[in-house]
Amino acid sequence: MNTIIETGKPVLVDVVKRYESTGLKILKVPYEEGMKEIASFGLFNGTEAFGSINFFSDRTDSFSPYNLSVIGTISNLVSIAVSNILANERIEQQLAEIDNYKKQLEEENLYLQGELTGKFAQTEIIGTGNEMQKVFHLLTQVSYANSAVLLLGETGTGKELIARAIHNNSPRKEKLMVKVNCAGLPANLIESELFGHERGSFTGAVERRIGKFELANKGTLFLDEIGEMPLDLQVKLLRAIQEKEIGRIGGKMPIKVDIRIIAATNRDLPKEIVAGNFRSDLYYRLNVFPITLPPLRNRTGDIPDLALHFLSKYARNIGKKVHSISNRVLAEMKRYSWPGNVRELEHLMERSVLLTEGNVIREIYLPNHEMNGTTGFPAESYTKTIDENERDHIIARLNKCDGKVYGSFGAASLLGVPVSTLNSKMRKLRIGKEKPVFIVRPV
Ligand SMILES: Nc1ncnc2c1ncn2[C@@H]1O[C@H](COP(=O)(O)OP(=O)(O)OP(=O)(O)O)[C@@H](O)[C@H]1O
Repeated sequence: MNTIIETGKPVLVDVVKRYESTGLKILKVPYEEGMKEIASFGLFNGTEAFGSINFFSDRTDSFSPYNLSVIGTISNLVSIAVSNILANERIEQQLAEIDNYKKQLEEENLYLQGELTGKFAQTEIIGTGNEMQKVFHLLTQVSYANSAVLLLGETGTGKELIARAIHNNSPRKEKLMVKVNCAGLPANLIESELFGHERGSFTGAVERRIGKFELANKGTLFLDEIGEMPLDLQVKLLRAIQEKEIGRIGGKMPIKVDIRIIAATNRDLPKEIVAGNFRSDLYYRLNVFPITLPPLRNRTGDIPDLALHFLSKYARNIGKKVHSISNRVLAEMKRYSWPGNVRELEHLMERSVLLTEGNVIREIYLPNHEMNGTTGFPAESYTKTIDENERDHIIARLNKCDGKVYGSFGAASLLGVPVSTLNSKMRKLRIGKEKPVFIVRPV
């Protein structure tokens, strides 16, 4: 074969002479079968040899120059045919790869569009107080590493925002951070969401689908609400993280993935482990670098900055000239317990901007806002005063009438009192009448 490759010419072998003198294994069978000569032709794709074709004869001198030239022509035709088949196979393989990349790009594109139009186009993190400064310190320490991060904290404290900041400050920032909401999907769909599926692998799998693990390859996978993940899937997740490979549902080959995991939860995972709802091995795998986000009521110093940040964001969005918040409102906000944390504050500011006329937010309605650390009333045992009840009742009626006090569809007629009485009560109870008033409920 080497001679054929080097010279590009056919080789004629005297089987008997060669086998008896060298004992070459390759000649054993032809020798025993009584073959006398072999004419060996190379198969070439251009100048690259990819095999040989051998013609056997049980007579000597059967490969005359004429026979050799005919066989040479046949070998050339075989070369061309086989080269074409190989080239077609290569093209098909490349097309399949291109198709794969195309699908992946389409998925990435869809994902990015969703992200851009979604809430996380905004990435500024507000927090000058000690509590948040500690979080920022941890964030800088861990971002550059490849370690798993576990974000802990109540709902709305900014876990997803911090996850994005870690990703954006990591060497993986040019790739995607892909989010999986472990609580937002039925158990039977999370597996396909995470690992993808092949076409026809289950009823409804009409197309092959790339899972979030593959989509996040070389980037970050953000597993939100990890505490809600079903136990059987926790096993598969742990295996995928440890072995750095996944299998699509219905797929035959494992797929290598290189991802960084950031998980988040508002649950107490050690408690969930004791209750048998969370696997301890997965917990230890994820809890490499825990960061706990403080609730807003423990960092009231950040409230003015956060409130102004959201105020200017929503004022800009809807083109209103609201630019500040009265001191009384700010003090009220600092006393409130914020069960929905920063998200609740954000929603409150969005509504306030919508409802405020003028440049300053002077009125804000917080649910049971007197119930705060300073009064010491726990939520369940707090009883409203007569004034508070009256205030809430009037506000509810005003809301129903779109803020209108007098006239046949006004709040006064609905409440069965003269307009002057309602006006004086509103003054006494500090209810603004120029707008539809509103009551914000915790999210
Ligand atoms: N420090 C902050 N600065 C600016 N915006 C913040 C901050 N913390 C939270 N937010 C905003 O509050 C909202 C809720 O934050 P995020 O979704 O990150 O909270 P979460 O802890 O992940 O909530 P959940 O546990 O309910 O998923 C988002 O719109 C986010 O941009």
